[in-house]
Amino acid sequence: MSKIQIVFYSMYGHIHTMAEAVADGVRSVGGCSAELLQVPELISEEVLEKYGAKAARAAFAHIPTATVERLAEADAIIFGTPTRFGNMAAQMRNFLDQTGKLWLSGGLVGKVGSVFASTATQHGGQETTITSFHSTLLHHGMIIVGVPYTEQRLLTMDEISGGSPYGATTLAGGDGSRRPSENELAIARFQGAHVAKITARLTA
Ligand SMILES: Cc1cc2nc3c(=O)[nH]c(=O)nc-3n(C[C@H](O)[C@H](O)[C@H](O)COP(=O)(O)O)c2cc1C
Repeated sequence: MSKIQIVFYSMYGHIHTMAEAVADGVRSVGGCSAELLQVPELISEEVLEKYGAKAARAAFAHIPTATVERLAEADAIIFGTPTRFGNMAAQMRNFLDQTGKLWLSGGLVGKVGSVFASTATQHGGQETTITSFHSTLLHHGMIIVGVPYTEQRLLTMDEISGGSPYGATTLAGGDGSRRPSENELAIARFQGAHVAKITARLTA
């Protein structure tokens, strides 16, 4: 059984929805398990309330907290983060910055790593968020997997859609009211299944 962790941060729920789709994709591949985990929040309850994120976060409060120790149990880790100024969110950065000991022991070397993301706007940094995230995964010796163009939904032109060869993405809209579209969720499921198939081959 290949164990795949989906480690995410989400403030308003878009990345959580994408993470569930990624997990569905993983589970569609025989012999692969998916576990959703969220990195710890750094923002106070008071500020979350002020920014209207408290209710959204309550919807996935049941998802267990990721721990650095448990990362090494996974055969593959698929990370999800909203964009912050074209980079990963600080909550994710903070979590990864606690992996020094794991890095030193080579605990993630040879494991599959993959990233999906969310932005408010179409050109707000989805690709920079994912590719800059890849640097950390490469330092850990992970094998990076994206979304190849055999996933034809990447070519969609008849609607506004996220999705890139670097990883699945969604567009939240300036006020966060847009939810992940069916095309974006399908690409997220593809990414989960693609990572699972490659991981199963590597761990056979
Ligand atoms: C401090 C901050 C910085 C942000 N920076 C960007 C950005 O550079 N580009 C962009 O399109 N959206 C940006 N956003 C919007 C978030 O990426 C958006 O709220 C997020 O993708 C929604 O995902 P979530 O519901 O999982 O939190 C920013 C939001 C915040 C709070």
